Amino acid sequence: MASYSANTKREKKVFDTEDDVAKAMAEYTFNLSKKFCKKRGYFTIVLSGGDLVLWLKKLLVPEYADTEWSKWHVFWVDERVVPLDDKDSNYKQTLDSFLSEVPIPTSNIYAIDQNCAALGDAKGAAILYEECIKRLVNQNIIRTYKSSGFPQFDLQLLGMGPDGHMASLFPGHYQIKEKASLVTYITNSPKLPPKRITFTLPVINCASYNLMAVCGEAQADAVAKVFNDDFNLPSARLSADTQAIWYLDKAAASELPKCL
Ligand SMILES: O=C1O[C@H](COP(=O)(O)O)[C@@H](O)[C@H](O)[C@H]1O
Repeated sequence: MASYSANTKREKKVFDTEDDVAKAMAEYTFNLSKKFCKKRGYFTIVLSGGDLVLWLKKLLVPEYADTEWSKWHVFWVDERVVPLDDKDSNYKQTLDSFLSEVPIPTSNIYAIDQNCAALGDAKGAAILYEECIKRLVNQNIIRTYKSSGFPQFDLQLLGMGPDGHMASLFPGHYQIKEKASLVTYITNSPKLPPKRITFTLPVINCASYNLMAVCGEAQADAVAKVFNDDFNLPSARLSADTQAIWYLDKAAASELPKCL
């Protein structure tokens, strides 16, 4: 595959509370769902694990009742390689809190391969997830970024850990440098569980819209480093084709210099 060059300016909005961030994230998602469903008949949305799983519940309010759920195709930017019914599975957590409440066809929800998950086979899970993405590109469900051949998702909802990791791209680990594959894996993640698969940085940055939602004081130092362009933090490398926007609550933004 050819290389990529998606690059937009990092934007941010600061909200008073975590609840406000979650509501704004839901509104952003709803508006993009409307736009892409109208334009292409599909909405390809990539989710993360972590706190975001609960914030998705804000999409379940009557205001968003006309969301065209049947047109959604749901992916994960990263996944823990544990059985799909394990409490640590991003898929299970999202299913329990949000996906089970909305009429998205089961066949449009792309969990990792269940055998690899059960066996803890991170490499196999990454290979099969990449094959799944390529198949959907061939079916024109996932678009491609310009002529690069890289998949281009409509929207990715991302989170950042206090160490500055996003997806399962951790500071000081080689996966952040992977440029050829779409999906890679890690077996010694500093955050448990240790086995995970993750989209690579080129795939993450080819998305049309990337929304990074971060709340809480624990992330304030990493947020300040990101906005100071400390590229040792994987999250500082986030961009997008159209918009890469950070939604922060006041606590997460508390160490940002006033001028930023
Ligand atoms: O382990 C993970 O952590 C990150 C960040 O989670 P958060 O709870 O600090 O928001 C998450 O984005 C990723 O998908 C998940 O696997």
